[in-house]
Order: sequence, then structure tokens, then C-alpha cells
Amino acid sequence: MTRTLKAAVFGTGSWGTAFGMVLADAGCDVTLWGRRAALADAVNSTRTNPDYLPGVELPRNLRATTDPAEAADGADFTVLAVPSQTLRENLAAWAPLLTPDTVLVSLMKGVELGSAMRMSEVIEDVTKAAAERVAVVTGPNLAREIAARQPAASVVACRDEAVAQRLQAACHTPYFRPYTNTDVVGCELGGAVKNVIGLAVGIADGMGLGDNAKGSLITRGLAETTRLGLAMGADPLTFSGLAGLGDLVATCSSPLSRNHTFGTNLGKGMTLQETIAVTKQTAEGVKSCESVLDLARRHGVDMPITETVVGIVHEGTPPMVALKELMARSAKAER
Ligand SMILES: NC(=O)C1=CN([C@@H]2O[C@H](COP(=O)(O)OP(=O)(O)OC[C@H]3O[C@@H](n4cnc5c(N)ncnc54)[C@H](O)[C@@H]3O)[C@@H](O)[C@H]2O)C=CC1
Ligand SMILES: O=C(CO)COP(=O)(O)O
Repeated sequence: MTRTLKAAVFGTGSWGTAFGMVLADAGCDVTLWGRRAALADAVNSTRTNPDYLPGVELPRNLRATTDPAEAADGADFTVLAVPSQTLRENLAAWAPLLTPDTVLVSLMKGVELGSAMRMSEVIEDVTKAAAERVAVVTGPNLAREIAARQPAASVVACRDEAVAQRLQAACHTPYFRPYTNTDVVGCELGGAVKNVIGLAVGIADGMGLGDNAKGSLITRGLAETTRLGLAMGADPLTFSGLAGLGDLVATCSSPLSRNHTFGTNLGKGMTLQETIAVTKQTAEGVKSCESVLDLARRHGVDMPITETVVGIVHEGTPPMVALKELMARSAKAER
């Protein structure tokens, strides 16, 4: 008889909890770690996460704790689902507690400010784990839809295909269909940059621009993501897959996307501070637009949409001025 696999999920926000449900539904014993005792108690006593997934009944084989050692104990998979810019500091505290040989799994879609590292690189840097033991889950996976067990495909990326296959088996359910990929760089870039393009499309929606603008931003956004990916050694085909186009379409079409909604509020004329005040959850693109632009400059890649988003979000450029500048760029061939 095969042993029941154990998973630790660090982060009791919407995606940490929803992916914990997926793992539990697939048969794993899951322990969520969260900072707040009140939320961990609510998960254990009411079998719901009232703060992040109200109304969703959690599986019986999922529990929560505020003790990172208890969560980490014996975990076959250690899943990381905290905001990207907090990962390094949190993981440094958790690293001594981790089970040797556990597979470290990033759910995060961001790039670290300052170092411009992808999340798997931060994980390797902090834990000294080999890249073959670090995996990424990404794709069109809006947490609320997954928590409602609505169907979605996903990507499980790891340099070691066998490790990706183990994780794939551990999270495959009737409603969640993961595909493996060994292009970790491309998969992570797809996830991080789509948040920036999601902001751009949200801004356009908020300004009242039409579907032609949306289609143009999605397509040219994918073009600049692919350019960056090529410069960083990614497989260009990854960007036409779930981690690229798939996630971009879901994010840019859905009111459930925090990045899209954040952009819409900016496009409607809210200030950055007002928009931050009404945003209760992590919109990674707001910070990662700067680290993505940093990566682009380090690699000598032109990313005009990302640059425009940085201008609007961080430099106070009015959206209408930014739009005129983007449209007035020199004419060129599509490729
Ligand atoms: N929500 C979604 O639909 C999806 C989210 N993601 C990614 O997953 C990651 C996590 O996002 P969500 O769970 O949606 O965010 P969230 O905002 O719902 O939850 C974030 C969690 O991190 C905790 N947290 C905040 N600051 C912290 C700190 N300094 N130290 C420790 N914990 C802290 C919060 O208390 C909360 O439990 C992000 O990188 C996001 O891009 C990826 C796919 C889908
Ligand atoms: O990554 C996501 C869907 O795949 C969620 O997008 P937001 O972080 O914009 O909500």
C-alpha cells in the first residue's frame, strides 16, 4: 500500500488555501501555516477560511497551524504562498525547520525587488536546495474558481521532470489538471509578467478603452514577455502555453484578478494611495513591474508596456499621457 503524502503550505491566503484544497482533494494530508492564530483556529474549527475564501468548505484532511515547525514536519512537499517580496525573510526563518529532501514548491508570481531574482532563485539562495528539488505551480488558476472546484489546467514546472511528475500526481484532481514543464525560467516569467500586463489591461478598461485595445495589449504584452524570456534562456513555446497565454487571458479577462482590478481602479482615476487602500489582497504586479523592468534592462530587452505601467504606478504619469506615448512609439515590423 502506498503511504499518504504530506504537504505543508506556508500562507493561508486565497491561493495557499485553494491549492491546499487541491492537494487534499488529491489525497495528501495538508497542513497550512498562517501568521494569525484566529484564522488558524477558524480553519480548524469551522472548516472554512472566512478571511480569504468565505463560504467554501475545506476538506477534512486539511488543517492549519501557526507553528512553522509543526507544518513543515515530515512534508513531502513544502509549498510557499506568501507575497513574493516577503519570501526571503520568511523562508530564512523556516529553512532550519524543513524536512530534508522535501520538494520546495513556489506558488508565487513575482520577481524580487533589488536582486531581480525569480522566486525559485530566492528559494535556492535561501535554502541552498538544488534546482532539481525546486518546483513552480503556475497557469490560469484564479483561486476563487479553483476553490469552487471549477475546472482549470495548470503547469507544474521543475528542472527535474521526475520531480515535476511526482508533484503532478500529488495535485491532480477531477477539476485540476496539471501539465509538467521543465522550463522553470519561462514558466516563472510568464506568471510574473502577466500580472504587469494585467495591470495595463485593467488601466485600459478603467479608462473606457475597447476590446481592440485589450487584444493589442495582451498580444504585445506576450511579445515583450517572450523577448525577455528568450534573453533569459527560456523556451519561447512556454509563452504560448498555460503559463504564458493561458494565464494572461484569464487575468486580463477576469474581475477576480487583483492585478486587473487594481489597474481598473487606477484607470478610472483613483490615486495610487486610494487604490492601495481598497486592495485587500496581494497584487504582485504593483511591485514586480519595477523588478521586471529591472530584469529587462539587465538583459537589454525593450518592454514598453511594462515601462508604461511603471510610469503610471510609480512615477505618477497620467494614464492618458502614457497611452499617447505608447501609441506614438516609432513604427516597426511586428517581429
Ligand atoms: N489568488 C490567486 O488567484 C493566485 C495567486 N497566485 C500567487 O500566489 C501568491 C500568494 O497570493 P494569494 O494567496 O492570492 O495572496 P493573498 O493576499 O490572498 O494572501 C497572502 C497571504 O500571505 C500572508 N502574508 C502577507 N504578508 C506576509 C508576511 N510579511 N509574512 C508572512 N505572511 C504574509 C497573508 O496574511 C495571507 O495569508 C502571490 O504571489 C500570487 O501572485 C498565483 C496564482 C493564483
Ligand atoms: O495568478 C492569478 C491567476 O492565475 C491570479 O491573478 P491575480 O493575482 O491578479 O488575482
